[in-house]
Amino acid sequence: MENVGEVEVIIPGDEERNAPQCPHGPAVLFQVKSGKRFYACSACRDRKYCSFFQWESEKVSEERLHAREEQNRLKKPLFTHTQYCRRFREFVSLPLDQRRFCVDCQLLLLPDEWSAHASHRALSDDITVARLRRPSLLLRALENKKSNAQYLFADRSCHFLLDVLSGLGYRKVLCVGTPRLHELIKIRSTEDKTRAMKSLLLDIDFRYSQFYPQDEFCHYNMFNHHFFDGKEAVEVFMDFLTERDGNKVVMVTDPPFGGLVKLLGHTFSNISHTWRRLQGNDSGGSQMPIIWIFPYFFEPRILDCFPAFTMLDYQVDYDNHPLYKQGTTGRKQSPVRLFTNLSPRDVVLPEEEGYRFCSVCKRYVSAENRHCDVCNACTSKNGRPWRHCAECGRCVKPSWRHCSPCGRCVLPDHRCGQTGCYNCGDPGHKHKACPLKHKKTVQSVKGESRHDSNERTAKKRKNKNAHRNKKKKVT
Ligand SMILES: C[S@@+](CC[C@H](N)C(=O)[O-])C[C@H]1O[C@@H](n2cnc3c(N)ncnc32)[C@H](O)[C@@H]1O
Ligand SMILES: [Zn+2]
Ligand SMILES: [Zn+2]
Ligand SMILES: [Zn+2]
Ligand SMILES: [Zn+2]
Ligand SMILES: [Zn+2]
Ligand SMILES: [Zn+2]
Repeated sequence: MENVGEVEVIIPGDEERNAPQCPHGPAVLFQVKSGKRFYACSACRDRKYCSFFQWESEKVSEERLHAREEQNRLKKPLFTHTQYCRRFREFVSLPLDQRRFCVDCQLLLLPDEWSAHASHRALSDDITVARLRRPSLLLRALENKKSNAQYLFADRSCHFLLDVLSGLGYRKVLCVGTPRLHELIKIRSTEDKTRAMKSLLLDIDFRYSQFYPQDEFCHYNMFNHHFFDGKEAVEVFMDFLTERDGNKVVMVTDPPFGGLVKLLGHTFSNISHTWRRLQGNDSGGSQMPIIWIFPYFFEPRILDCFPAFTMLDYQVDYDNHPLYKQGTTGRKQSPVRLFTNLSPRDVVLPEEEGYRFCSVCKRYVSAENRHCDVCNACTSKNGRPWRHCAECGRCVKPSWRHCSPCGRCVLPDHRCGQTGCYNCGDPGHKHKACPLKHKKTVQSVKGESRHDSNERTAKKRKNKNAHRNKKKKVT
């Protein structure tokens, strides 16, 4: 398992859904280069957080199955969602001076539980109803980098998203991994009842069950489309997706950036299919409106899953991200963008932040994203002005220079001629001789850094585009 190198995800057909279960629901089938297959956790890429592993062909003893079931049981939340709701009602009926939140256990405490948490850090001042409406401020943001870093939207980005969606007439938002957006929708809807929107949050962070009733939150895993509370939760989800009285639904998702795109794509198409089925004849074969928030260098992978999506230039800001937050020294540019099947011209980006409309591309673009007449597009991906390279036949980052020996634009200080194959990274051959060249891209699971492999895939696609452009010019 440790030295598996590149590994491919196998998406099961509906008929073969008998994967073993880890605490995060059905495990995912992966395939090693040699063809051998194994099951591993869908949600945690780090074995430290979920060590589930089983070869596909492995016979698991009764004893191990029991131990596994016991493990799964132990990992369950302390209370059921129904119990959490009852506790919440009791909590808000308490006078202010009896409201306590255990910081260590991340739990709203009832008075008869105080003694059991006596040695824990507690928060006891002013847990008002207003504060309870903002659980994302009360809860500690999860920090597990590989699978569950909880980067919360800055107000600027959150309000922007909501203004766009409400302006486009959406009345229901399916929030997949966007607790702060969910929270803001609810707050806004109590403040302005005329433009009220509904929201359903699907998130793996069950701490939110303490604050929201069953029709507003489902404990959910977006990597295997698993509802932890079974049939009841699925019904809530289906009911939410059903549009009645012209109340249109849109989905907004901001998955952890380390997640496997292929699995996410599979889940989101699944949700979209369910939506279409539920609208019956009314959907007219249309797609469920989706906004998928993810870094720009994942564009090729997202377009592989959803070719009709467009990446918009809007830079999403986070409150608690060390790199992407707007700071006093000026904002480091966030690499996070919106990928969507909404019509790009309808998503008006704020002029006061410098975005402008490109009438050729028919979308709003960053201030410095110039329209390239040769590519016939606003080509910058990172918000900085890109430069057209005639030899490559495409626009490139401004810091890159064309290198003749390498036959492409590269960073000036690259190890010329020694970089090997930029398709697979092997120093022993050039990309033209790459044995993996025609193989479908795999997103590695272990071994190399995710970012490196993303960059490489992005390069591959850019190269493909360059070829296409060259061909165009010839004909
Ligand atoms: C990058 S954060 C996005 C938060 C969002 N920016 C906000 O402010 O509302 C990722 C979110 O996805 C959730 N998440 C992580 N892994 C998940 C999984 N496997 N299934 C469902 N949700 C998950 C996290 O709990 C977190 O809320
Ligand atoms: Zn797991
Ligand atoms: Zn405690
Ligand atoms: Zn343009
Ligand atoms: Zn160009
Ligand atoms: Zn070049
Ligand atoms: Zn070179």
